[in-house]
Amino acid sequence: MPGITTFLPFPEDVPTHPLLVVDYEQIRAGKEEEIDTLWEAATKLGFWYLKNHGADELVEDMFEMGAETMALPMEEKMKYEQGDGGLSCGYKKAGANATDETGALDTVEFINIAKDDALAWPQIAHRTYPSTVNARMDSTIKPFVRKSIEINNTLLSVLNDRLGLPKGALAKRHLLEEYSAGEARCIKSPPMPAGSPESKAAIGAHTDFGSLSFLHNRLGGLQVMVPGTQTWQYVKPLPGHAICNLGDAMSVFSGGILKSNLHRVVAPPKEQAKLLRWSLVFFTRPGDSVTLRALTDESPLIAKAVAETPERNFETGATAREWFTRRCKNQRIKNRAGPETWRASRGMEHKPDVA
Ligand SMILES: O=C(O)CCC(=O)C(=O)O
Ligand SMILES: [Fe+2]
Repeated sequence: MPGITTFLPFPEDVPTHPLLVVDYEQIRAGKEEEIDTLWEAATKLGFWYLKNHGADELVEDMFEMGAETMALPMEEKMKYEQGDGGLSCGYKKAGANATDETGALDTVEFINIAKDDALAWPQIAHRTYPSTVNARMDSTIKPFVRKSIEINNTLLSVLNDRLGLPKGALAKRHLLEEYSAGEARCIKSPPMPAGSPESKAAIGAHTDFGSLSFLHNRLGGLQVMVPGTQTWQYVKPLPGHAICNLGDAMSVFSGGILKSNLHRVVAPPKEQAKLLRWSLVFFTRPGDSVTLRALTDESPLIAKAVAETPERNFETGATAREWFTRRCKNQRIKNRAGPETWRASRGMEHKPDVA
C-alpha cells in the first residue's frame, strides 16, 4: 500500500526525546521492576513505548482499513463528517480544526470509529460509517478495539494500584458497557509542501482528551513538549513498539500525579517529510457520566498531591462527555469566533495557551 510500505528511516542527526520502554508481558506478569518503569514514565512525561503488546497484526489491518477509507471520493467521505456539535466519531476532513490561537488550519484527515459502534455492530450505537469501515467491522475493527481496551485497561489497573486507589476505582470509570467517547482513529497526513516552516502543525499542540492513548507511528512527526521547558522534540517511532500516553482524565483523577503531556504533529523530519504519514490511535476515555475530579476521597496519595498544589484546579465540574464535547467543539474552525474559541478548547496542558 503506498505510503505505508514506503519507508525511510528516521534521520540519525535529528534530536529526539527518549521515552522509557515498558514491556507489556512483564506488566501482565506483575513484575514490580517493570511496574516501576511504567510508574516513572506515567508520572514524569506521561508518554512511554510499549513493547510485546501483541497487537501488530491488528494494527496493520487497521492501517489498511484507513487507506481504503481515505481512498473513497471526498463526496462519499463527507456524508460521514463528524460535524460541528462536539461529536468526534466519523470522518474529519483536513482543515476542519484550528491548530492554534490564530486559527491556522490542521492538515490531516482521519476516520474515528466509536468503541460503542464497533462493539455494538451490526447495531448502531452513535452513528453510521463509510462502506470500507462497515466491511471491516467484524474482521478488523472489533478485534483491534477489544485488544486495545484489554491493553489499556491492564495498564490503568496497574496505575490504579500505584495511586493507592481501591481495587476497581479506575475500572468502574471505564466500563465496557457504558457509552463513552472512546474511539479508534486512523490519520492520514499528506507530505508537507516544500518550504513550509518546520513548526507548521499538522495537528495542533494538545493534550489528549481522555485517559490513555495507544498510538502507532511509522514515520516521525509526533513531538512532545519537554516538561518544564517550551521545547518541542520528536518522538522516534520504533518498530514493534507502540507509543502510550496519558490524557487529561488521568491527570485530573490523580490530582496531577500522572501527566497528560502536550504534544503535536508536524512534518516528519528531513527526507521523511516527502512521504505520506499514517498513524493509528485507540483512545480509552471514561464513561460519559463520569465526573472529572481528583479522587481525593479514595486515595491519601491523591489527597496529598492536591493539597500540595493549591494553584491547580482538579474540580472540573464536568463529566467526561462534557469535557470532551467542549474540547472538540471549540477546535472546529467553523465554531471559531476568535482566540477565545481556541482557549475554550484547552485541557490540562502545562502551558495552556501555547500555539
Ligand atoms: O499522529 C500522531 O502521531 C499523534 C496523533 C494525536 O496526537 C492524536 O490524534 O491525538
Ligand atoms: Fe494526541
